[in-house]
Amino acid sequence: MPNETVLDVREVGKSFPGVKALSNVTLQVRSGEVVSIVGENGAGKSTLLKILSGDYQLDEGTITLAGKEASHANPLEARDAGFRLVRQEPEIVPHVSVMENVFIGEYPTRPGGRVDFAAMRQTVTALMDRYGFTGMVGIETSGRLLSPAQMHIVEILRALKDGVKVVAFDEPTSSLTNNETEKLFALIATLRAEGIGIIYVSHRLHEVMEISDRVVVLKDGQTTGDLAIGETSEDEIVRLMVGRELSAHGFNRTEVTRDEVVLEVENLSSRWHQNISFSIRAGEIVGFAGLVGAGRTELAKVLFGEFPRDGGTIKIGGEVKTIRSPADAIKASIGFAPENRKAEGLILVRSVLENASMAVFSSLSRLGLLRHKEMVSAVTPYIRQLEIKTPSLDHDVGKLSGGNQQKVVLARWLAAKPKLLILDEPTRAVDVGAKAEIYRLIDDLAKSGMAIMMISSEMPELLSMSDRIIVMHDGQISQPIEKHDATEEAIVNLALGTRNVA
Ligand SMILES: Nc1ncnc2c1ncn2[C@@H]1O[C@H](COP(=O)(O)OP(=O)(O)OP(=O)(O)O)[C@@H](O)[C@H]1O
Repeated sequence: MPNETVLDVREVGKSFPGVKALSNVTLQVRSGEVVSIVGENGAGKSTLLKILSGDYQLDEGTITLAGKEASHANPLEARDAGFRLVRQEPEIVPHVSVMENVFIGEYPTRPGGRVDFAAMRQTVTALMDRYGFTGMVGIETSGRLLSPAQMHIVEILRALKDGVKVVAFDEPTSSLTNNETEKLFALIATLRAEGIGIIYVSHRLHEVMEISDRVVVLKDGQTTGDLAIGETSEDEIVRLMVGRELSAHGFNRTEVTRDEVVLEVENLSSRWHQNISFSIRAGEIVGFAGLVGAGRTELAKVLFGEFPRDGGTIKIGGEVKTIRSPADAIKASIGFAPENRKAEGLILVRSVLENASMAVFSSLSRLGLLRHKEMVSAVTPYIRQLEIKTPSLDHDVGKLSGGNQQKVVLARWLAAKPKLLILDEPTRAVDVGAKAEIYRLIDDLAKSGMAIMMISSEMPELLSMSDRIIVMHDGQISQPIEKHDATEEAIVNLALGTRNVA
């Protein structure tokens, strides 16, 4: 049972130039309590976490941690006081081992100053044992060999290493499989039992309902709800987040039948794939299911010319295309919205307008020659429809919230209207309101004749949006499953390899 308040946030305010990111935010976390923070893209969740972690300074209000004033001046102070943030994209040093990564910047030393590797090994082994990570990652494994889930484990071990009082998880499950998510929930249960206060930030409301004691809703930088989980519902949370009724589940696509094949892949092979053949017709959405690491993102990147192809052909509209680079792919009328949009899709120091127009006008160097007006009219409808929160079109993309950055990359490809659009996790990190809007936009694009390849790890999204589903396992693909034959069970079995893929 939760007991004393371990974190007390009172009337916190924070402004950036032209943006009031937080205003009057108040919330408490008791020891042994899981408090989720939810809110639309740009609501202020990350800003709050960054104030708690000492990355940002607050402008107004107070924070008390374990009874002590804690408006942390820097990340080290926050750490010493017992606040830990498990980041979504952990920084991992590639050329050192897991145990060194856990201790990075604070290696234990022996008298005389030499690094005490034995102490490090002992601590990390004990932590893995205590929190159920034994066997999931080798402590001597080099940082560069870690999967996203293993990087996440390193980040968690860093947080739990010593003296933790409150730990905050920022969208922890977005790159985890179902099985890994269950393990994370078991870990959170252990931390709860140890009396640690837990903050959980997620757009996945079913997870929030499953693991929280309380949920705090932020809207436009203000707290609009603080509810005990047993006394609320997903619908109520959504209403407080977006300020209107919204059906959070499912999307009914309009059926379209077309014959014209847009994409034809024949016997494609690469470092990650063997002999892959499939096609996508105009107006069709083909969902790609599979576990993290099955080779789906790599397939998208091979098709888009980012990763090399060893053999096979790619045809668009019946013509064989030579695709050796993204520029070739764009010329062949292929668009690609990557999963990791922040790192791969955007030029952070350029404006929202430039980033969103980039594919319409095919090269950034030509943008200077274009009239501002043309760019604005090409992208504005999508910026509106996706409800991208930005003070202006000329605002640097790097200053938007994570979810809004993701939407800018989507807007770019929606505006460019390629013949084939490849979407990798199109609704990752996007809030529930925008999610429904993105489904509607994808449906509209398909209706207009675009062929869509949609990689997704969200089963409801795959099942409701796809006309056919292809499951990848270990670099190979299954026969496409028609919409009316697709079941969650069949997909999971193929993805796990418990049924034969080929
Ligand atoms: N470094 C910054 N400079 C300027 N404005 C910023 C900065 N960081 C955040 N903001 C602004 O503060 C507001 C809140 O952003 P924040 O990143 O906290 O939202 P969020 O709730 O985490 O959103 P998401 O779900 O999209 O991650 C947004 O309007 C954003 O544009």
